[in-house]
Amino acid sequence: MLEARISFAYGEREVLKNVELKAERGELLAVIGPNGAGKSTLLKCLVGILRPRGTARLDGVELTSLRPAERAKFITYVPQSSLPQFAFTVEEFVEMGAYITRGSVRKALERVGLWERRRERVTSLSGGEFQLVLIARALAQGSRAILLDEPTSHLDVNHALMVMELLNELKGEKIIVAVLHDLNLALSYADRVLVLKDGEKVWEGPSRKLEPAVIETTYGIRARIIEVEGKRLLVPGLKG
Ligand SMILES: Nc1ncnc2c1ncn2[C@@H]1O[C@H](COP(=O)(O)OP(=O)(O)OP(=O)(O)O)[C@@H](O)[C@H]1O
Repeated sequence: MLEARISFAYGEREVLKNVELKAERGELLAVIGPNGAGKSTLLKCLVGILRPRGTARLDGVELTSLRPAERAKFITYVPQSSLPQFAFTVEEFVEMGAYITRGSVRKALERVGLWERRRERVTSLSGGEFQLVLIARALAQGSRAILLDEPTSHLDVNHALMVMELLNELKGEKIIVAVLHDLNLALSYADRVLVLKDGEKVWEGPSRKLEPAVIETTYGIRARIIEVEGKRLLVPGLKG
């Protein structure tokens, strides 16, 4: 289990205020909230890119006290996808993660369906394919938890669903936390949702219990949730 209660300030500016997070294996936790709510900062604190105040424990081990190399065995971060800068091959790129063995690279690339394309340059991949390579690199590391920052933001609906299905499979083995902007993906795939606004947790619970009122106050919109074929879907509308 990943359990955290953290605060963080950029200089004088407090951007996470005693935010509590719990994520268990077998559950996909989505972190949602408006731009600037602190979602990326929260992931960066958990993974040790930023140094928060408070505690963050994974299976009882205090992450904030581990050195970065040690922490990488526990938790991996998949950043918001930006296009690759250097023309490594797919295989080389995945190998660049920490604690990687050749066997784990192959397994991870097979899992995302890119092993056959391992000799291609990452610079020649589409945004969606590169996102899958980033996920493969995290998988190859073999850590207990993977935190993903907007893993579907550049993807078409087909690739977005592929990534969400992959996360859905992985959640049985690893703790998976994903920042999602697409609220319908969060409603369909997340087991639990953590809603952040202005650096504070405003709601947390099972996604099936997320009410439109929470979305309305968090995002300042009108929201309805309808059910289609057993799935809850958000229908947003502007106020006024
Ligand atoms: N390096 C930085 N220095 C100073 N302030 C920062 C820095 N990075 C982020 N912030 C501020 O911290 C707040 C939270 O930013 P963060 O990126 O965590 O939000 P977010 O919820 O991930 O937003 P988005 O949905 O737009 O990606 C914002 O107000 C942002 O301006």
